[in-house]
Amino acid sequence: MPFASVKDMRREARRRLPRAVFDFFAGGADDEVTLRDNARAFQRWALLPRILRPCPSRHLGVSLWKNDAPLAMPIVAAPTAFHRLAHPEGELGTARALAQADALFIVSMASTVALEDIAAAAHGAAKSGHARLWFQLYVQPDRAFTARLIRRAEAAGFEALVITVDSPVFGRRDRDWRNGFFDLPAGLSCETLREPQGDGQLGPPRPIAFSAAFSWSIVDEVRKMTSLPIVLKGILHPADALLALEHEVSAIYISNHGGRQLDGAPATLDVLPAIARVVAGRLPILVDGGVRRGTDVLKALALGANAVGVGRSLLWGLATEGPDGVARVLAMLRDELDRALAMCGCSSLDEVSPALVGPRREPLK
Ligand SMILES: Cc1cc2nc3c(=O)[nH]c(=O)nc-3n(C[C@H](O)[C@H](O)[C@H](O)COP(=O)(O)O)c2cc1C
Ligand SMILES: CC(C)CC(=O)C(=O)O
Repeated sequence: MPFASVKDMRREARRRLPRAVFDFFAGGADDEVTLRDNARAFQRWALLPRILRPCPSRHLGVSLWKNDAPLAMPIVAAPTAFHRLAHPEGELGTARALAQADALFIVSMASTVALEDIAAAAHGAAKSGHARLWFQLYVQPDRAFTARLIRRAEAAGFEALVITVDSPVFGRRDRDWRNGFFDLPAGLSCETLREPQGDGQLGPPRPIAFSAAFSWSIVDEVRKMTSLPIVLKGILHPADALLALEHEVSAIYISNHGGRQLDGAPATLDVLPAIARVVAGRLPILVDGGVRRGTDVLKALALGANAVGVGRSLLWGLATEGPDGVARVLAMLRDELDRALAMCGCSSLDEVSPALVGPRREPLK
């Protein structure tokens, strides 16, 4: 059956993946209220198209920072763990597909392929020879280990660090409890978390530690470890966006971890306008959660995002067709965004503004 949409890819991924793996990818915390609300929030907004505005071709490129090479499109791969659960090529396949599309890959620290191998695959596949890669980090209580990870990411050509700050403890996911899914199956592990031992051989992967003891000082600490731009992922409150500004981060990443951490947290699209208001263009804003269509991307851009992260949608592509599936999902979303821009009379993302959206009275069923 041909795939018309991300929804079709999800259906096929569900058919192919073992139940526990599908549930790990698809699931959220507790009652999954936030998980569902992320996607529903897009239906609470309507697009308000403008007519007869010439836009024979649309420019989807976006620059997040001054003097930074633009991204080919405002759709980026949110960091997601364990790609080899979805497909044997794992993050290598994802990296190649994203690099070929000139799309940014935010690589999870919990990757099932080592970050150096991911970077090599991405740079080898990029048409320019230089892929766009950021590294997602859970700061570890062992700061020396954290610093070594950052140095490896720098050496491999990653261009920014994304510190995930929504996980002082790990969210409790009912589906994983029911399925008894608490660890990677034999043969797979978090390869980035291995380090050379005294004998030069790689040691076992270090477990990821979460810490509820962290404060804003970790941002300042990490800054001393690197000259890479720092992006804070997991911001939901305008007051925290202002604190992020004070701590001189380079971008704000609005996320509730795809509904996998605090159930009952708001849908990301619902907090975006208030955060965009206080940030007032001083920093780029990324947002993720529930993006399944190019029109979702357009709504997020209209409400103040500069780029939009996509998590599960790409995993469904990877599970269904490997790297080709990742490429297919990206192409679908890109094409849908391009069409939506044309139908709204916009020839570039600069023309996308809050005037393009209005509230819808009833969420669609
Ligand atoms: C299977 C899975 C694994 C994830 N792993 C990570 C991770 O390692 N680090 C992180 O910061 N976020 C992680 N996330 C959260 C994503 O970065 C992102 O916030 C979320 O997937 C966005 O929602 P969406 O899946 O609806 O697009 C994960 C999400 C999923 C679904
Ligand atoms: C391995 C986990 C740390 C990955 C994660 O962030 C998640 O499952 O949401």
